[in-house]
Amino acid sequence: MTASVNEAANRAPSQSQSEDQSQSENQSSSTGTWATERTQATTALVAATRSLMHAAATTDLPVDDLATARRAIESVTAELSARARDRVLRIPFDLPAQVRAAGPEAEWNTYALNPFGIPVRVTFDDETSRGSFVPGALHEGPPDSLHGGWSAHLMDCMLGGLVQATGARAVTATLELSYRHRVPLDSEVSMEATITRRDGRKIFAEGWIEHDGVRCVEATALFIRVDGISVDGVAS
Ligand SMILES: CCCCC/C=C\C/C=C\C/C=C\C/C=C\CCCC(=O)SCCNC(=O)CCNC(=O)[C@H](O)C(C)(C)COP(=O)(O)OP(=O)(O)OC[C@H]1O[C@@H](n2cnc3c(N)ncnc32)[C@H](O)[C@@H]1OP(=O)(O)O
Repeated sequence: MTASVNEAANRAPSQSQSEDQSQSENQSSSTGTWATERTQATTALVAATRSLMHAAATTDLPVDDLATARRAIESVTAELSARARDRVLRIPFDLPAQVRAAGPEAEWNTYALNPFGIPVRVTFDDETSRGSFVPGALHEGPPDSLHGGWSAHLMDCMLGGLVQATGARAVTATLELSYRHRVPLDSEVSMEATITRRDGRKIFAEGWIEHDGVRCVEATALFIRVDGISVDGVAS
């Protein structure tokens, strides 16, 4: 796979890019072709839903307009629920590894298929992962600051995604965070993760969230390999 093929197929739109969904290329993996018409369309729907979540939580329209909007949303929800799966669409287990193999320019766009997770564009370089995103109003904890739970989510994804990208089937056993400075909203933060040590089934990793050159959050984690353990719906 080339970086360009991967980038095209794995491109998840940000909130402002939700209309840009002309991609129809398929992405092959050892677990099958995953970037089907359905995953492409779901990616666009999920991006639009994220924008809706932001708009719903921040709108300052008159109260009567809110009831009208709510009815419209309820109508779409009923339409979508008419035929539903139990789970969100899953990415192939080896997608991060494919992106890593495609080189440091290739991007893994996390949470393209699940509006609840924070979407991050992740790149891999050997045993390091890098990513960035702009926390917004939906991620607020302390006033004008990122909620610490979202920081943990981001660090688990950066560190865990890196471990997964190296080909290891592993789960997080411990994740420890130091919140050194608040992470401001509406401004890009960068993240990095690196594998520091391996010891049998154990993989140790560390990472951080940085804003404007200041390391705001530091994380260390232990992952335990679970190779060979069969999990329904997950390639072993
Ligand atoms: C299940 C497979 C899933 C794989 C992932 C698949 C697909 C993912 C696809 C897409 C995902 C998209 C994005 C991915 C991004 C991020 C990834 C997020 C990762 C997570 O978000 S994942 C969820 C949270 N995570 C859990 O849900 C784990 C629950 N838990 C367990 O499943 C067990 O607890 C386990 C397996 C951890 C251990 O159980 P076990 O029985 O296999 O291990 P055992 O007892 O033999 O220990 C062996 C050695 O590890 C040491 N050890 C064990 N646990 C320790 C601990 N907590 N602290 C310190 N040391 C520990 C022992 O002390 C011993 O050390 P020693 O050998 O030196 O004595």
